[in-house]
Amino acid sequence: MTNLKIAIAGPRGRMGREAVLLVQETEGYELAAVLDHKNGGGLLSDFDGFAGMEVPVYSDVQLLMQEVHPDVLIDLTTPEVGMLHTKTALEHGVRPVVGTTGFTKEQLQELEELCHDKGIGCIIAPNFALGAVLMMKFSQMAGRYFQDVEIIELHHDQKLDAPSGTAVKTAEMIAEVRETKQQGHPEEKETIKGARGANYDGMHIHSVRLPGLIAHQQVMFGADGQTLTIRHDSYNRASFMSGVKLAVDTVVKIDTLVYGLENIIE
Ligand SMILES: NC(=O)C1=CN([C@@H]2O[C@H](COP(=O)(O)OP(=O)(O)OC[C@H]3O[C@@H](n4cnc5c(N)ncnc54)[C@H](OP(=O)(O)O)[C@@H]3O)[C@@H](O)[C@H]2O)C=CC1
Ligand SMILES: O=C(O)C1=N[C@H](C(=O)O)C[C@H](O)C1
Repeated sequence: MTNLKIAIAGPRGRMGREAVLLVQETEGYELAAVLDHKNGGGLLSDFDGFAGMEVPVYSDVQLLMQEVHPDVLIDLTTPEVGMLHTKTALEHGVRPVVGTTGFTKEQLQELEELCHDKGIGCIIAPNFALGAVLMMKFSQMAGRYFQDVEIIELHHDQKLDAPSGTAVKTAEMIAEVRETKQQGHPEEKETIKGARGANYDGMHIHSVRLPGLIAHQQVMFGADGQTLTIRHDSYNRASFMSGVKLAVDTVVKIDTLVYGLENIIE
């Protein structure tokens, strides 16, 4: 059997480095190229922490797709360029696995249509940690019974997007089953702007950013005389890698866009 040729966008990033290790260590995977906007032309081994990795580095996504034509592109960059990378991959018949967060509903729709036109799969996972996926599913279950919910996501202070992709996905999943309600007192007023967080369909989302944190989320439900708290913690970025592997193994077998690992873990 031939190896699965994989390219990684953002290899020097916090997640990208873990993904490089995953691909290097997985039997049947081959790291065919990496995409690095600052360092096209050399080899991955030129950078700190990648000794012995003689993998070509591209700075141009088009060129990478044309010359390498990998089976899968794993994108772990930023929402601005992640969209361009994902679209370019699909246009070249390359299947994207996207961990990058911050895509809009319209962008997801556009990618879904592109997958349909090309007849190939793409997986966009706001959170690859299987425990986090379960936390979202359990929260959705609870949302059937509790209308009042506050989502508190906590991340390291280098994170660019707020709220996190996980918090947005959690709110979307709860909204699918929860009867819409504007929470809190109808005459509630913020004396400091932002005190009640972001509002999604009447639910509130609070984003905490602190050095020392990695990725954490707590979903709190309240009803008369009781609260229910569902919490997940990622203490390192290796926690995301089994989900990345599941997504890579799955994306080569599907021909549609999948948004969220909860759609493939059953
Ligand atoms: N789905 C999941 O489970 C998870 C998703 N994430 C998401 O993954 C993404 C990356 O996170 P993280 O690794 O922490 O972030 P980092 O900032 O550590 O890494 C991002 C990488 O993208 C690179 N990059 C920036 N701009 C470009 C560009 N124009 N073209 C190509 N590469 C570029 C950066 O390079 P440089 O620094 O040189 O600019 C950097 O190497 C984020 O969107 C984050 O929310 C994170 C953790 C888990
Ligand atoms: O930037 C991060 O670190 C993370 N981003 C993802 C998100 O926005 O939900 C996943 C995880 O929470 C870590």
